[in-house]
Amino acid sequence: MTTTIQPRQTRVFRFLQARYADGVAELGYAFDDGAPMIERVRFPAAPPLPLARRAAFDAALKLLHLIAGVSYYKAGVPPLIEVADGPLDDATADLLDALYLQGLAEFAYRNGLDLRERIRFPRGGRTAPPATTLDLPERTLVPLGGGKDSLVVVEALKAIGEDAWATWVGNAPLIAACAERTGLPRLNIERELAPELFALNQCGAWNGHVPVTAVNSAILALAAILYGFDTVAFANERSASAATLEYAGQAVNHQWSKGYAFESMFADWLHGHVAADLDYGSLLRPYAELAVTRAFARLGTNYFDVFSSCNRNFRILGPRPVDRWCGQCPKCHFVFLALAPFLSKPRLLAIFGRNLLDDESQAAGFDALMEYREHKPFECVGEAAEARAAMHALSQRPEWREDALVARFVREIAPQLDPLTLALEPWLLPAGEHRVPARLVPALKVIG
Ligand SMILES: CC(=O)N[C@H]1[C@@H](OP(=O)(O)OP(=O)(O)OC[C@H]2O[C@@H](n3ccc(=O)[nH]c3=O)[C@H](O)[C@@H]2O)O[C@H](CO)[C@@H](O)[C@@H]1O[C@H](C)C(=O)N[C@@H](C)C(=O)N[C@@H](CCC(=O)O)C(=O)O
Ligand SMILES: Nc1ncnc2c1ncn2[C@@H]1O[C@H](COP(=O)(O)OP(=O)(O)OP(=O)(O)O)[C@@H](O)[C@H]1O
Repeated sequence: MTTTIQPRQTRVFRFLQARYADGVAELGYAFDDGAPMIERVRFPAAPPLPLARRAAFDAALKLLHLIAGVSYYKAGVPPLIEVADGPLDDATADLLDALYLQGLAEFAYRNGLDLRERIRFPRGGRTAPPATTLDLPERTLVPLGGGKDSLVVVEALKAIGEDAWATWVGNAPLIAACAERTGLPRLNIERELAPELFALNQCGAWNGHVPVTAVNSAILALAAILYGFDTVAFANERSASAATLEYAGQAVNHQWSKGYAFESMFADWLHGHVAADLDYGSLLRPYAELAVTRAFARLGTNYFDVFSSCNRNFRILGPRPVDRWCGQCPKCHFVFLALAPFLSKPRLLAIFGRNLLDDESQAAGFDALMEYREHKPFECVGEAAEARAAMHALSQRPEWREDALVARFVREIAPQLDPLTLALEPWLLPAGEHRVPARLVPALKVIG
């Protein structure tokens, strides 16, 4: 394509064709009459597709095409959306409208855009008959993100003897190292963004956060049909459903596609359009972040020297931290704070290589986690009340209470808080709805 296109002045975003052959899915997009941008997803050692699964595969491929388009759509956010295959049935249009609007809410807020009048997928297409059961093999794909959450899921599924495979999208060496450490069979799916997107970024495209968990979910649903798995078990905690902030009457949640609303819509769509026996859900849904860090402290010892939750490790283009934890970002702050009540102090300091809570220069970062003078950061962190409860717990422990930021909490912040809201224990209890399939429910007991 010519790089003379001005992405912010485009009129229409077009979904071109999606194709699959020999283990490679090609997803085509364009602005106006510009040249196609092709994203490629590569499935290693892809088996031939059984005839009985072909319709399911086509439906899952179509959904992946529609969902992965969010990375390209956001570059221009033009007022029109066109789909080459014609209008979508209402359930599909509802899912896509919700995903683009809510999943791009942070992007819109930070760029000062209002997408409510723009995001309208073409609807009114024929509704296909409900998907049937495909007799998919009883086994589970466990997506890994390199961090603690998915490793808790791995260990919980191992404990109940589930036939689980560690899978990940992209080429992050850190995730590959975690996957190897699980001892499970591994499936690494490659994803290659269209290079034109980076060129658009260079010439003034809109840029910002995209609901990447939705993209990974759609890739894994397609993989489940291709390789034969009846379950995809994500590791999205209860806290992910909480909004980062409210703006102009709209909730803005950095983690929207990790939340329960997306999980429910996506899982129902798969049941209705792909296969009645393909289950998608999060095994961590009943748990707050602090319950997950407690579980990781107990179940994750095998991974302490390989895992990292610091998202800077997962950049495609930008620099990555030399030693896994940058120590400066909200994820590093939160994971340090949330693990501290459950690990011995020397162990935690060995993981991070430093004591973030004894460093005055990090005060603003921890304040934001507790929503003290700042709003919660746009990152995958727990609720502010959880962060305050963790800090309060540390302030009660001799080995922590002298550290600079814990002492500052006691001095400056705690006196403004209702002590009744600072208990750690309520955060450790499972609560709320979940969609964990019956076969995996015993794994919940392993987590806590
Ligand atoms: C790793 C990371 O956090 N990347 C975000 C960052 O990207 P950056 O520009 O610093 O570098 P790259 O990651 O190399 O990306 C280069 C550009 O490519 C585009 N892009 C990338 C991946 C993709 O799926 N779609 C894309 O369009 C984009 O234009 C990049 O600039 O900042 C970007 C802008 O704010 C973010 O979009 C990048 O976020 C990645 C998509 C990403 O993988 N982020 C996850 C770590 C993440 O945020 N996970 C959430 C899940 C929330 C959810 O609802 O899904 C979380 O952990 O909370
Ligand atoms: N590259 C990826 N491939 C497949 N799944 C991924 C990838 N990155 C993240 N995920 C999945 O998305 C979900 C949310 O990611 P998240 O970063 O919260 O989890 P995590 O890396 O396991 O833990 P942590 O919160 O410590 O970072 C998890 O189920 C995770 O496994």
